[in-house]
Amino acid sequence: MAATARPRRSVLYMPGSNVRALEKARSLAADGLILDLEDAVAPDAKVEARSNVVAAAGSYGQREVLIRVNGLATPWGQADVVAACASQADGILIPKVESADMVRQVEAIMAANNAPDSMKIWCMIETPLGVLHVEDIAKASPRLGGFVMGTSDLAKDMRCLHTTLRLPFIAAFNLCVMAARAYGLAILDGVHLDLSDDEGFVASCTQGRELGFDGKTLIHPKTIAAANAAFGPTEKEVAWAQTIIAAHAAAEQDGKGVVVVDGKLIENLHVVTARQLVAEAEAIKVLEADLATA
Ligand SMILES: CC(C)(COP(=O)(O)OP(=O)(O)OC[C@H]1O[C@@H](n2cnc3c(N)ncnc32)[C@H](O)[C@@H]1OP(=O)(O)O)[C@@H](O)C(=O)NCCC(=O)NCCSC(=O)C[C@H](O)C(=O)O
Ligand SMILES: [Mg+2]
Repeated sequence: MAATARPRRSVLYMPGSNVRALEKARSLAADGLILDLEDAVAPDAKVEARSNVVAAAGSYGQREVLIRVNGLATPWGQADVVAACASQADGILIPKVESADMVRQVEAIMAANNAPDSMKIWCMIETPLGVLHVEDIAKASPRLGGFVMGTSDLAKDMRCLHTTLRLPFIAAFNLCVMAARAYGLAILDGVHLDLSDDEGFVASCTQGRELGFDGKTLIHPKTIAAANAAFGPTEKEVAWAQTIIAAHAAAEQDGKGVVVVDGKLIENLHVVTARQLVAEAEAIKVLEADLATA
């Protein structure tokens, strides 16, 4: 599956200490999973959680699996990265990244521990310094795979409020999406903490898609379907994409670079977006078929 078309509509966190959640995730329709060793795991459970996630990481079929390690400055971070290198995870997610150097330290540990070339580094952007340095972070390593917004930590450090429209985060969201797109990285929106607020959850997904995120990070399985619906292309969007791809190809055959379809001007740039959308829809079908056979 091409990295660019990899579905990331819904990416579910689960504590590495929760064996039932790690098992349950095998049957859940999330596009990706974050097996957490950091904030969701109590200090006394960190070592056991590490062996749980390393054992589980290869058991989720084609879904993308990230292991969120503890920071390197903690007593567990270094050993988490070393253990993750030997797992079948697709990537290592570093919390609270604030500089390119923090990425390079993890990159060096991965190289020293023979992590496969395909194993990516993902960064949580969740502090003011992380946001301010996001472009440096984006180009820190060829192993970079993407960013995850950590809006809970960011709100704490910014001393801002979690509001319905999320206006306090908009500048950070825009900067991080720009950096991700400029350097060909994926980017996921932060979590919605109020599990009783279905309407607010859907609104934040709609906003996240409008802002350019690939998908949303989640804390509970009951939110997976709504995230998949909000971030996935609709049948109508796929049909429109196929129509304009065909119409533009026909126009090119006639030596034209533009065409009008249903009153709308279609140029090559629209075809590029349409092709991405069709590729994503196809990748979703492949992933859903894989889940159905799990
Ligand atoms: C929030 C929870 C603690 C709730 O757990 P629970 O009380 O067990 O929920 P339910 O009884 O409603 O669960 C129903 C079934 O679903 C399974 N389940 C629940 N949550 C998950 C999950 N995350 N992954 C997989 N499976 C899950 C239960 O086992 C039940 O199944 P069954 O046994 O068949 O009945 C819990 O949802 C939870 O722990 N969520 C994840 C919390 C977490 O990981 N937090 C850290 C990441 S968020 C973060 O750090 C943000 C970021 O860093 C920032 O700064 O913004
Ligand atoms: Mg956090």
